[in-house]
Amino acid sequence: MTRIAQEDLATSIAQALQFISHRHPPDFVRALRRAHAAETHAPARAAMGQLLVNSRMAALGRRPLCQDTGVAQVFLRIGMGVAFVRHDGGPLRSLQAVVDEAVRTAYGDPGNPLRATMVADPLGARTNTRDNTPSVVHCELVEGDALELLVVAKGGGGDVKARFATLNPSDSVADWVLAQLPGMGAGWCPPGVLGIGIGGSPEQAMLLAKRSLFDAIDIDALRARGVATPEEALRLDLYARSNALGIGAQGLGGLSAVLDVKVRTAPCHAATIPVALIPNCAATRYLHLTLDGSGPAPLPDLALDAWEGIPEHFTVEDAVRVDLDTLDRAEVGQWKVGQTLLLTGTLLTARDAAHKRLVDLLQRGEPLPVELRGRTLYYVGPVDAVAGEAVGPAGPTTATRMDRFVEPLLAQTGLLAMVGKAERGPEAIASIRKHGAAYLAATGGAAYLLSRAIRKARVLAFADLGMEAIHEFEVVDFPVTVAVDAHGRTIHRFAEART
Ligand SMILES: O=C(O)C[C@H](O)C(=O)O
Repeated sequence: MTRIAQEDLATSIAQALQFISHRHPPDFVRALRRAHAAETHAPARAAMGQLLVNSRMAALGRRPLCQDTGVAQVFLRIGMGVAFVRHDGGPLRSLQAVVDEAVRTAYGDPGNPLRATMVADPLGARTNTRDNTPSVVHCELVEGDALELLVVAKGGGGDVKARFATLNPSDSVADWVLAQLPGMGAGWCPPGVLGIGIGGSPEQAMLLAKRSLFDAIDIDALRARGVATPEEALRLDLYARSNALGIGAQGLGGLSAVLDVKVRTAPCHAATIPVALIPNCAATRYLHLTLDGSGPAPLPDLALDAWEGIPEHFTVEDAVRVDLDTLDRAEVGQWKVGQTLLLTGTLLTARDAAHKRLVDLLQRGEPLPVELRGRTLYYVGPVDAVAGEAVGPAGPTTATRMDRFVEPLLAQTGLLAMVGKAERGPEAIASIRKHGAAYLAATGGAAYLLSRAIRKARVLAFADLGMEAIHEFEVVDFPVTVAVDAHGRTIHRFAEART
């Protein structure tokens, strides 16, 4: 019998959440470096260059890789020989309560506060719980005397693109997966890993897909040793065919949207093949730990070998400098799709909840709390600042979710441009063309790097929305790519197919 104190479990989870907030798994960094070195398409190469510099900065600076510090998802495999105890002698708490306590500690750490993203009520008010609880806890009872822990911080952009289907036994799983990819667009922040769960019951297939994402990237080793199982054959087939679609890093085109394909299977009913697909984004964050009763699980060694040689700063050649404070429609009209801009001046921010409020005010004919005429709006929900920062990591959120608000904002406020990540849908592109506006893409997952370009920040409106409040940022040389120009030309190849 192994006695494991619930306090040690909570400490292990809190330490793991802090650690993964700023540490890519080394195998992910190595795979990204290989993809970057092989990439020939300039915009995708530049995006991966930013992701690598960001990864190094985050690891050294111990600040989050991505402003979306994720939903805490904790998988416990508890040996049947484990007995929970408490150091404080108090009554045992539920595992949900123990994990939530760990999340509260980790996300509220004053040295490296993480962003509270969870909303309490998925329908209605969607009130932010302010401490990122509740967590998502999965528990299995297994043979043995140890407790195996998998701690994950999963960003919204990947999980929101999850797909599920019940196929006929004669259908091709590979064809189904490939058919999903164009419609998933770039909101899942490629390059990343595809997790595929096949078999079991519907909910089991989703869990298989999710669990598959947290094994080290080994597609090159698999290719070198050759396939031995149908699962391995499917991995190699999907890896080659998904990258051949040309989605590329951040959906900008190119060779590498997918760094690995993981597959897990389970027996299923003779009448069907449940199949689930879940992508993991460029902010891949997870850690496997084991508790054996001797105290909190030790964290992995802190060596930075995988980051060695990655430059300290990201430099852009041939960028056009833009003064946001004097910007006008004529200047916006000259920008060309694919051009890199360095923005200096005032950016206003708004994402999902603030957009809803702004457009509700417009519909009621009421004044807005901020002047948007001549302004550029950044879709972002930043992490809180620590000493010495104007703002914490502040990368773009998925612009596609704001598509429905583009027409009213452009038509009724005089807004000039928007900054976000991923493709725009046809409706938004048509509005951008109609109003001679533009949509600029920042690199999703390069949040710490981008926040270094933000020199001042203050909340202007909707403070009750927490990270979703409207902020004013003073930026210097903030790097973006023109993704939709004033003529409605788009850089994203799958803008029409997205769902
Ligand atoms: O919530 C965010 O900041 C980003 C989100 O993860 C997204 O990918 O759209």
